[in-house]
This record gives sequence, C-alpha cells and structure tokens, in this order.
Amino acid sequence: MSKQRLEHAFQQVEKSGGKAFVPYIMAGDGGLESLEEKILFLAESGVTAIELGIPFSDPVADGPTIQAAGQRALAEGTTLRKVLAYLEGIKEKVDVPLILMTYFNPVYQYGVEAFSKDAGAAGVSGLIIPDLPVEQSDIVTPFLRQEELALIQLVTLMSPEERIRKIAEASEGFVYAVTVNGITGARSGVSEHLGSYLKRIKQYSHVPVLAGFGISSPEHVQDIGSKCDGVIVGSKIISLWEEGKQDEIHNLIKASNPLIL
Ligand SMILES: O=P(O)(O)OC[C@@H](O)[C@@H](O)c1c[nH]c2ccccc12
Repeated sequence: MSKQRLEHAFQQVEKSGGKAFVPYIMAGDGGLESLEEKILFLAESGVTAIELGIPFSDPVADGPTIQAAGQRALAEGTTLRKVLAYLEGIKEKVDVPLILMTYFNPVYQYGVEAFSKDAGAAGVSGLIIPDLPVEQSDIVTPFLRQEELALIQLVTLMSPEERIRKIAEASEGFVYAVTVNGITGARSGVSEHLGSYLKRIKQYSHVPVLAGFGISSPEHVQDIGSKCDGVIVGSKIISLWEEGKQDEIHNLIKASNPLIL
C-alpha cells in the first residue's frame, strides 16, 4: 500500500487544480523526537508528501544548509536504523506519504533486503538514492518492489536526451527534475531553459515530474510549478524552521495550491 499512498496523493492534487508540494527535512535535526511534530505540521499545512533526509557523513550533492542540518543530526546520534524504528512507532499518526532520501552507503551497510523490509514496516512510500545511478538500480529494486516502495530517479540539466528518456521511463512515484547545475541550496534566479527541459522530461515519463533545487520563494513555487507537476523545497524550509518562521513555510506551501487556506 505504500507506493499507492503516493499515487493517491498526486491524484488528489491534480483533482484540486493545484501542484504537488514536497518539503525536504533532515531526520534527527533538532533531535529525532521532534520529527513527529514537524511531520504533522507539514501534513496539516497541506503538503503532498515529505522527503525525509537521512544524515550522512559525505553528502556529495548537499549544499551548506542541508550539510549543516546533517551535521546537527549526526551530532544527535541519528542513524538510519533509529529513523526507521522511530517512523514505525509513529506510523499510525502519519497519513502523508514519506520519501526517504539517503545516500547508498547507509543502505548498503544496513543490508538492502533488511533495509527494504524495515522501510516498508515503517510505512515509507518511496526512496531517493542520489548516488545510485539508474544502471545500478537493480541492486535495490527487487527488494523495494516486494515492499511496494517506489524508487524515484533524478534527472539533471546535464543529462543527455537518451539518458533523460531512460531515467524518466525507469522512475517510480515521480521523476525528480534537478533544476540547477550544482548542489542544493536556496537561489534567486531560475534557468530560462527550464520550461523546455521540464517538458522534455514530461514527454517520456508516466509518473508526475517534480522540480527541485534552489526553490525558495512563493513566486518560484508558482513559476516553476506552472511548468511541471510540482516542486520540492529543502534548504529554504530548513532555514525557515530554524528561524521559527512557520507562517512563511505555510506561505510557500500555499503558493502551490489554491485549495490550501
Ligand atoms: O535544498 P533545495 O535547494 O531546496 O533542494 C532540495 C533538496 O535539498 C532535497 O531534495 C535534497 C537534499 N539532499 C539531496 C541530495 C540529492 C538530491 C536532492 C536532495
């Protein structure tokens, strides 16, 4: 039922005439026990799903904001095992689909099969493993399928056409369209080629296409959201949470969907 929960959430967004909004937060930042409050706040604010980062010592794709959040979470003693156990403990209270974003190393250390089982038991809907190339996804997909977990693939602005097609066709749950060359982090400008890039991905994909990296204002959410099926916002959400500006988080989410009050 896990993957279906994500599909259902996208169908609801489409029916409402809005766009998907997926915030990224770091598990264990502020202590693992604060995660339930964050998840429930975001769910009540109307997000479509939540991308939950697992802190890792060598986060090659992460910009300064996410890296700092990861350092704080590691200092709190957060591990993949603890996060999965915690999620299993709160799963009755959580309706919103959860997507785990983890580098491959922690999954490998855990054991791919055991990890898939525990993620399934924790009620997770999907996985993003940014350093696992599509050619190697067979290492995990047989086990993920048994638990009905989606493996979400990333397309970047650097991907050649043939590769965009391959990744878009293979992706489950949604396609993650990276909208900048570089690492995560809030930015002011948006590439002018974004519209055609997102359209090309869409053309090959049988699942929604969500754009992420550098989205940091309600205007970005609306502008980029109008060119695809939704947006992912990480660094800005993390900074606003740290500053105690939950109302601004709410404004970002609201920009994605007219039905959110
Ligand atoms: O922080 P940003 O620029 O809003 O981008 C989202 C991003 O943080 C989140 O999806 C993410 C965090 N770490 C990643 C590593 C790879 C791909 C994606 C991610």
